[in-house]
Amino acid sequence: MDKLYLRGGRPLFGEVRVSGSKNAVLPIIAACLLPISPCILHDIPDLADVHTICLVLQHLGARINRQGKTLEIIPTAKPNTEAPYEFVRQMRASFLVMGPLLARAGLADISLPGGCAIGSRPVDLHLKGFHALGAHIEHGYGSIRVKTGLGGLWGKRIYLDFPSVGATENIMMAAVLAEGQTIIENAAEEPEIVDLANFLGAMGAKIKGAGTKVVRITGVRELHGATHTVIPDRIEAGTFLIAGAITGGNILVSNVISDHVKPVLAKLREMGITVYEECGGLRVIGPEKFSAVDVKTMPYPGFPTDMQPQMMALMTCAKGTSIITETVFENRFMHVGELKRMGAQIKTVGRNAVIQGPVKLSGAPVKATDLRAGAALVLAGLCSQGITEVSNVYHIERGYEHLVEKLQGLGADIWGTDI
Ligand SMILES: CC(=O)N[C@H]1[C@@H](OP(=O)(O)OP(=O)(O)OC[C@H]2O[C@@H](n3ccc(=O)[nH]c3=O)[C@H](O)[C@@H]2O)O[C@H](CO)[C@@H](O)[C@@H]1O
Ligand SMILES: C=C(OP(=O)(O)O)C(=O)O
Repeated sequence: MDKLYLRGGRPLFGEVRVSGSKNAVLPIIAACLLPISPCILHDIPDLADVHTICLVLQHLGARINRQGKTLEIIPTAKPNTEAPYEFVRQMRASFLVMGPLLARAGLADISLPGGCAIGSRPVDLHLKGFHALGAHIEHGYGSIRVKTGLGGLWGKRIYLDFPSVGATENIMMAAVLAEGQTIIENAAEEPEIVDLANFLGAMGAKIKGAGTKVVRITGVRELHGATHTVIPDRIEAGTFLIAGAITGGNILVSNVISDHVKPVLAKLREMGITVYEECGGLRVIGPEKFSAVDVKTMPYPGFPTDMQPQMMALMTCAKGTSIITETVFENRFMHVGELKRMGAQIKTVGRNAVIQGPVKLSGAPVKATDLRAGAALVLAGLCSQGITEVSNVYHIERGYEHLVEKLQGLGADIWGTDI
């Protein structure tokens, strides 16, 4: 899809089902390089990022069959060990094949992901972990080559300077086949880590403490294939909750684990928005008026950085002054300029954004600068006067399955065009 168009001002009604989680499924697909037999994965969303990670696995030698929302991944005994820039530049999460390749093949040569719109996003913590497990690390021409020494990987105690989601996942996947016990301290606690650990456990891995700050992995000789259903996408769920609230609608968001969206629910309620659990989902009722709130993004269980742009869109319609402090990524305010083009009153100072509301947003041509920035513009468009035109829709397609159809199903006046 090239561009999205929205005619705002319609309250949303009805029910929307949340898809499988993008951020859970990407490491889980990478983990399918580890076992000696095939894996079956259910509730796999139809997303650009999922297609990319599947291409990476196929390039590495795995065979993949897709039937609807189910994937069968058949690993190869001798994987290719190189993931070139052509894949990694499309999606940073391609770097997550490094841990599984290192564990399974003793070698991985992966292009460096480089920075992106939201920050520089280094991979030093991933490499620090692999080094601690005994891997040699060589920096090549735009790529990193990691190799096990004689005797393979050895379990170690690894302290992460920051609870990085990707580093925790990559190190966990390398450690499952290492000799002895690995302890990751200050590990990320995100639900996606728990989902990956559950999948690895189903393959025969021994992991304790996933979802807490200390993860203990006892290496095993080999892993076998497993069947797994991916958790619902908590960021997509949060985005739809805001869509209901910002339009003054009344919608049921189904297939959501309410515990995973707790920090978002807390802020919505603080703003005076009604959200409650109802059989199989969360109902949100958007009041005519709601109040400003302050939000600080933090690693889980704090408020997710991946919901910050969407929350900012909501804050433009809240009465009073809201402040957002972005602590996870150093450059995640690219949507501010675009929201201001729609009439939002926002000032940024360093990692803080001050949002003055309520304003009546008006439709404008705007550009999605990254995935969640794009989602924020769609939300703003849903409550704007006139027509909003969103370009660079490919960012949104990385992480929202059938967004146009889902919003149309709730009564939104939204449509897309192809080039
Ligand atoms: C595919 C996926 O799951 N993506 C999510 C994952 O990204 P990702 O795994 O890349 O995010 P991290 O948790 O690793 O990054 C958090 C912070 O740590 C820094 N850092 C990270 C690794 C490292 O080696 N060195 C370092 O300094 C990053 O630059 C960033 O400032 O978690 C982020 C934080 O919740 C989410 O926004 C992303 O949607
Ligand atoms: C930042 C995100 O994803 P990624 O880490 O894949 O860039 C996101 O999902 O908002």
